[in-house]
Amino acid sequence: MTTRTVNYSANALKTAPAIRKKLWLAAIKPPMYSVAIMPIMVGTAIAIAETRTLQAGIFAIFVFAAILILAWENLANDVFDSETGVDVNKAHSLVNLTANKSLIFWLGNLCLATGLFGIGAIAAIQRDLTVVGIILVCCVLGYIYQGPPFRLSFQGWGEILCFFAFGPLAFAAAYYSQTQAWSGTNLAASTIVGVSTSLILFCSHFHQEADDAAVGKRSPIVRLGTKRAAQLLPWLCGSIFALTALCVWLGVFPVTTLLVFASLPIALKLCKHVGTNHNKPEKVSNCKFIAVALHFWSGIFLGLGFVLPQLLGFGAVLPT
Ligand SMILES: C/C(=C\COP(=O)(O)OP(=O)(O)O)CCC[C@H](C)CCC[C@H](C)CCCC(C)C
Ligand SMILES: O=C(O)C1=CC(=O)c2ccccc2C1=O
Repeated sequence: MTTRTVNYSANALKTAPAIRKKLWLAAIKPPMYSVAIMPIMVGTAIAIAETRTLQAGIFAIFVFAAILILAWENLANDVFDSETGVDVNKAHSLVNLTANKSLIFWLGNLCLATGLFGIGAIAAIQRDLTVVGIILVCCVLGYIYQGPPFRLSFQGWGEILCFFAFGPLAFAAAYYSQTQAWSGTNLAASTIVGVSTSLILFCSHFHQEADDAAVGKRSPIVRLGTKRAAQLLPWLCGSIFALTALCVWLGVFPVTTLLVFASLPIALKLCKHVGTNHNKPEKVSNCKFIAVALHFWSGIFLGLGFVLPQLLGFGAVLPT
């Protein structure tokens, strides 16, 4: 690893404990872990709706493993970003907070190894390596997003990689871990959660436009400019609701999945906030958390929409 000299340690040690606590929380990003859990939850909900069985042990191992794999992704992100200069103004980078890149690097690797061990356990229980293969592809996407020599985030590919990792791939793995089969309904649902996850990454780049541009990171916000990116946002948010309505209309989803529309006010809040503040970094910086809320609630309502007919004792669980 090459080291670019970014030394926050002296300042960080002097920082007041309350501020340090806030920085640590921002560095660990607890709300972000819902992005790892959601594909497993919704993919499993669809498997329950279609097969009327739940393999609770496999579900629990998968959730635990997904959290650890996302922890690796985030720890590795702080390590790799410390080498490019893109995190030079990021006080809540774990590398900047600890001033110990090697510790964060190995902690990340430990999370990855433990997470993959969990996925391996699922494969051993099922005597089938399919889930391991799919999750390894997710990890490769996670690596090429940020690691050398690829660093595809610098070319603005992050949102596309994110869509496939947290959408079709993670959903396929979650559904397959429950059923050892594939499902078109699951694939359709994966596109909705894939879009809402990529939306988080898209929103996280608004306030970083200047820093990113300065080090040559051409995120979609740098490429489009904040104004055009803000104008694109309603279309991206709208696709979550349009895809859900289309799948219900086509008979791929049960009508109860229209519950997703209960998250429409969060989408409107996000578009309004970004529309007004897209070029004010200090104001727009919280839009990522509105996007996390949209992802969380639209995902919960989507998953609930699949199992609700069964919970309410309706006849057919999915349209025939
Ligand atoms: C680390 C990620 C974003 C941070 O991006 P950025 O460097 O711009 O942000 P900071 O300024 O905060 O440093 C997320 C990247 C996601 C990646 C494209 C795909 C990750 C795949 C996961 C490893 C897959 C996990 C699947 C799980 C459900 C089993
Ligand atoms: O730190 C971040 O900004 C993100 C971390 C992360 O793990 C993630 C995962 C999926 C979509 C977006 C993001 C982030 O934005």
